[in-house]
Amino acid sequence: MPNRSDTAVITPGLLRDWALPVPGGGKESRGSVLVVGGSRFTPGAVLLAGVAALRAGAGVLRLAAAESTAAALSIQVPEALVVGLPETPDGAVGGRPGDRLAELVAGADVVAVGPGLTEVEETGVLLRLVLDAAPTDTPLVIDAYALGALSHAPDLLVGSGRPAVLTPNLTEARHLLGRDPGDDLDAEAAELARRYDAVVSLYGHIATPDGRGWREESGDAGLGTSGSGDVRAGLLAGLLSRGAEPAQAACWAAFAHAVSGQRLVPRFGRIGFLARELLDEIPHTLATV
Ligand SMILES: NC(=O)C1=CN([C@@H]2O[C@H](COP(=O)(O)OP(=O)(O)OC[C@H]3O[C@@H](n4cnc5c(N)ncnc54)[C@H](O)[C@@H]3O)[C@@H](O)[C@H]2O)[C@@H](O)CC1
Ligand SMILES: Nc1ncnc2c1ncn2[C@@H]1O[C@H](COP(=O)(O)OP(=O)(O)O)[C@@H](O)[C@H]1O
Repeated sequence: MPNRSDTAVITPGLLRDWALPVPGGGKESRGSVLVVGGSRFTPGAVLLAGVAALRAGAGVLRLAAAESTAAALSIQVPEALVVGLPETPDGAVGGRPGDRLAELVAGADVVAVGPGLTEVEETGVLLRLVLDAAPTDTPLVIDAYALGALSHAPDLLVGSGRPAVLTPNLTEARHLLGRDPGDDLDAEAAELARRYDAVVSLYGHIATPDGRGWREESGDAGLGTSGSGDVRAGLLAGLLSRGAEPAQAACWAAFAHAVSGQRLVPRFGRIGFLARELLDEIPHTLATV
């Protein structure tokens, strides 16, 4: 199992040697990202993830969120096509959203599922729909409640060969591990990657199922702010959409998330900047690697 001594620190030099595909052509060449999430009370998570995907360079954005929020979301994010999903009486996204979502999933180049979802059973049904509808080579980002749902069905990705990245926070890692994470997050990320057969990005610690590992060391406390994880999941989806492979996208996203936070420190101090303020920093952060 990799530990601190054999994971590589993510530096600009490491990323320059692992350059993202060079953009060329129209928006289709940088792919379409679909974000599936957003309960009646958390549409902002989908907004943050979706805009982060565009800021990371994705060509086309589609959002699927609770239907009562779709009109407002479409005005807040005029760059996106927004599709409403059925809701439970409590405002959670219902797990049986029908053929329209399946069509969107089938047509997406990358699907990010989870930001803003709020009910683990319904999310489990939704996650299975995404896995059934997405071609097996469509990269997935699995975040937030979709990770809770995955913890109830841990074999969903195993052996599928599907490119997938899991982006747990520490609470989600606890559900996935079935215990509290220990102090060695390199080792915990590696265990999750092996167990779930997917690339894992855990608090800046990245691991692959075949035992490779990296860590991002420039992130600071200001990144621990509501919606920050949604930004990071969307950033990752945008990089996958540009053609990065999963471990590469996870390393670039961890670095870009952390450095975007650093760039806000002169204006706001170490803490107190907002997740949405990270969004505008992303393109410049990526461009200056
Ligand atoms: N702007 C917004 O609308 C924001 C929305 N957010 C979203 O709000 C939702 C709730 O986030 P919280 O941090 O309050 O979530 P909770 O504190 O309720 O749960 C944290 C995580 O634990 C897991 N979990 C919860 N119950 C579980 C169960 N019974 N079995 C297995 N796993 C379980 C889920 O994966 C969940 O993401 C998330 O989808 C998140 O994306 C937050 O990211 C903050 C910003
Ligand atoms: N104190 C910190 N130091 C370094 N990075 C942090 C810190 N707090 C949060 N982050 C980074 O921000 C990400 C999102 O923060 P977190 O609040 O855990 O996520 P979420 O929005 O998913 O609940 C983390 O995965 C981690 O990469």
